[in-house]
Amino acid sequence: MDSARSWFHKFQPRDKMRSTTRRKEPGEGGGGDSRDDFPRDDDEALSNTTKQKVAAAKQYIENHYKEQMKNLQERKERRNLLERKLADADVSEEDQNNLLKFLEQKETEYMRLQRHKMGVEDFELLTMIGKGAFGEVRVCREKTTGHVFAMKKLKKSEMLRRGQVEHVKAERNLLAEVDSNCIVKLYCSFQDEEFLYLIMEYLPGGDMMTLLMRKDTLTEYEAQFYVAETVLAIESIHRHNYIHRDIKPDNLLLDRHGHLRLSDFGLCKPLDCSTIQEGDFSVVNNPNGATQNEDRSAAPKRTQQEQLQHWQKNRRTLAYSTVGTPDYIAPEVLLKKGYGMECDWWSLGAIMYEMLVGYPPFYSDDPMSTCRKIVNWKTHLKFPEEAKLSPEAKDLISKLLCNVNQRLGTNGADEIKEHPFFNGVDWNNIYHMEAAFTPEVNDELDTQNFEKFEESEHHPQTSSKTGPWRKMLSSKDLNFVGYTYKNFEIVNDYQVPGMAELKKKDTKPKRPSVKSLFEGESETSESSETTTSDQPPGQGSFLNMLPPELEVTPKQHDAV
Ligand SMILES: Nc1ncnc2c1ncn2[C@@H]1O[C@H](COP(=O)(O)OP(=O)(O)OP(=O)(O)O)[C@@H](O)[C@H]1O
Repeated sequence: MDSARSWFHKFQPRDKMRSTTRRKEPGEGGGGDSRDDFPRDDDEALSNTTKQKVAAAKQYIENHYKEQMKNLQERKERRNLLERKLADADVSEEDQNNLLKFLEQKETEYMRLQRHKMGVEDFELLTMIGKGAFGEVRVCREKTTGHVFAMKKLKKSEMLRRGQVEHVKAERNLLAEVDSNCIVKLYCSFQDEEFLYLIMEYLPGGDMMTLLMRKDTLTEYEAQFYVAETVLAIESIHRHNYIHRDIKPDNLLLDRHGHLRLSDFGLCKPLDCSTIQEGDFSVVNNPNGATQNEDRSAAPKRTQQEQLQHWQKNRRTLAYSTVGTPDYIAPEVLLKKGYGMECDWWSLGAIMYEMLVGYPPFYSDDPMSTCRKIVNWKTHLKFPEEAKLSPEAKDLISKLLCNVNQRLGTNGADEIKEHPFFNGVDWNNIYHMEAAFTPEVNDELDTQNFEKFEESEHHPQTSSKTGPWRKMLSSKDLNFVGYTYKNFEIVNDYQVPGMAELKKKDTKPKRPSVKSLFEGESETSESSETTTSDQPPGQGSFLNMLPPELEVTPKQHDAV
């Protein structure tokens, strides 16, 4: 707290500090600085950089205290929750005390971690598994604990250059706020002079883009499973009032059991349509028909197989290009007409089409033609005969790829869930069931489900220990104040002092009763898929603090 204050003081511009000093009353002794006697217009005296620094300092301090309050509140809630559960449980007093003690130890460790300034030096950087317009994603290992994570690294200057600062903040906020099995879990975020870092759970099953490239098309059963899990993921971000805008197969990741999680929030790269001329979209005002512009986007007639091969040849290039692919973006987003959550349901329709047909519905050789086809979707949405889609699949896709006001999902995700395409889906348990496809994963560092990336020349690791406490903030940093974050669940069970003893201890758990504590009424599946020992620490919320003997299946929040 004191250091925060002194830091703020350091950044108070001299003139500003003077203006906050109490003015002497007439006759008050002590002589003093004659300049104090002259009213000054502080705003005039302050340069823009100084104002920016003051604003950043203010935000930093506000965040700091807000964070402290939030931490205290959450700590209280965690304690209350456990006490309530234990009170209702059939657990011996000794077990109860052990669990409460364990929670306190974990809390202490979390507080210690909060003070520790995390940096890239804390991780051993391993295989690169993703490359985006702004940086890269790598598998990494935390040096002290040996735990494996995925590290996403984003170049600050690039974010600034492309006006992505707000998006990157939104991504960090969403990941920190939304606790759901359908969303990739964020453990912490930090920054150094050059980069922003997100430390996430590593999902070794690969992404949907890679799966689709390897399998060409999915069966309707497989598509039903992935589309259903995507519905739950979209629903959970919408519940938190976020819109993704850029859902595409590259952002649908698979865990080691094949369950799907949504990632990459905020770094949306809607294609810049400013280069498309006004008339290109004239069909919007002319719902009946084709315009002369459409001739330009007309691709040579290809069979489904030819189109698929063409798409696959171009897919990766499109994915790694600086603008990305517009194939899944809703027309209202492209047209910058104002859009709402419905745009994510459009993307779902485009992804579902690709799963079943092999390429996205508006694919064209060049992205601008794709944009034109999307905004003129009425004339371009076609289902190739060869793809043999069921009437239910066609109907659902048509109800997602349509005008906003007719689009399924506009009145909430339930209207999508009720569609006959999903007949037989157990929405409450889908994340606990066997996935449609189980990826091959041999060990925690296995990256076989990802593409191989060429390593560019070695860049020395930048020091992250140059945060606001040590160094004057550059204007680059000012834009990213408040980016740093640590999730309670990053605390590793095995770091907790005394945990080993606790584990060795024969607590003679009455397992079903303890399980029922956390699972509600039903005492289901002993062999939980989601609590295997090779998971990152904390997976499945604070329940992970339980010693293995008492391990329980994490409650599925959003899908229930
Ligand atoms: N937590 C993770 N676990 C496993 N793989 C991941 C993870 N996060 C990202 N990836 C891999 O890295 C790729 C790129 O990640 P992401 O889309 O988040 O990066 P990006 O720089 O924002 O890319 P884009 O250009 O799509 O915006 C993903 O498609 C996926 O293959």
